[in-house]
Amino acid sequence: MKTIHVNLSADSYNIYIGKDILAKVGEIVAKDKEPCKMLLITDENIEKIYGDVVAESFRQNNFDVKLLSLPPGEEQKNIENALLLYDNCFAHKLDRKSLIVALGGGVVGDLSGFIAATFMRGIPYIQIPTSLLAQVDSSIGGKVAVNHPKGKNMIGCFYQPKAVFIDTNTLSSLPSKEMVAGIAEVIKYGVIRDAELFAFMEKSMDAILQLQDEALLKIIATSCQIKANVVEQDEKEKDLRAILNYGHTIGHAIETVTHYKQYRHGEAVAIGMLYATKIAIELGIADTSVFDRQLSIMKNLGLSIQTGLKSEDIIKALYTDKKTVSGRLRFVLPTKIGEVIISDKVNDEMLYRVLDKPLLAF
Ligand SMILES: O=C(O)C(=O)C[C@@H](O)[C@H](O)[C@H](O)COP(=O)(O)O
Repeated sequence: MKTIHVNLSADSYNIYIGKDILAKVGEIVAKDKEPCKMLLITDENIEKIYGDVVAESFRQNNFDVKLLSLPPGEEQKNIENALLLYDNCFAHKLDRKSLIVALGGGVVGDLSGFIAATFMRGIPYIQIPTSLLAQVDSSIGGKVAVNHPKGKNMIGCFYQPKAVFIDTNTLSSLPSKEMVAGIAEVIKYGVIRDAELFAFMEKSMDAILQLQDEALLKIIATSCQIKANVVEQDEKEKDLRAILNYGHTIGHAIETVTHYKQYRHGEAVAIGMLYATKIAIELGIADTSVFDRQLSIMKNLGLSIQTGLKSEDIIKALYTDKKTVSGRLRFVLPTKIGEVIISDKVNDEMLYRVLDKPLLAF
């Protein structure tokens, strides 16, 4: 098992990555935590496959587990489900020493973390991400939230988990479209910080899609390490952390305009990365190879890269982005593979120019 430490003073924690971890989680947690009441939150699909093994692993270590599952899907990450989960915290008599465990993808992780952050002003929680996207991104760094009809993740806070357990075996039950959506976030890490990771993706995609152990460990551990480094330097997104939002400015707008129903998060981010690169090319800070290399991986993955959405609707939604300051949009733009800048030089006229053209027509 590989361990990556996220160093955040009193809020530090470990990310454990390996195979066959799920059945051992209870035992590992019990080394540092007295048995207590615990709410295990998952979704209906994940419950069927991994609910029992995880619940049992905690029960065998004397945790008093209540398991609760929600329907799957991004549209479930809402305030109504947060209220339902609070009701369950009361019903199971959780107190400040109790534990919330999130078992599932990004929706379960973000929502459960939000409940943990706010119930009784904060109780401990653990992330057990089962999708690639949650393993490389959303389970780490403590961004917890629910969506609002006006914008993605608009109601939330920063609240770090006590530990993250990544069992790469769970990827074998992940639908291929979810796997591909998760790979989009790994492409993101390559573009923002690691040209070598990006080159590895270009040459090893077959091994990744075949879930070969070495390739999976490489992309997951490298992504987690990059994220840990960035979060350690800027936990609350005062500046540097915004680079993790590459592709998300337009990605989130696409998700908002389509009411979180049409695109997986990673699919929207992939489109957002290509548009951000087009903007960088318009501004003269990147050359076309930066676009072509990303496009080539995305085509290889079968990612759909056209939206058919109105530029006007996307641009309107962009203004609720959390990086916007005093009404000025801030975009994360690549200068080359492995390096990005944050720019406030992108205006509506340029956005129309870029968004009005289908991505493949460039
Ligand atoms: O951890 C971060 O910081 C990120 O921006 C990572 C993103 O990939 C992730 O989707 C995040 O939840 C988006 O954050 P938001 O603040 O733009 O809602």
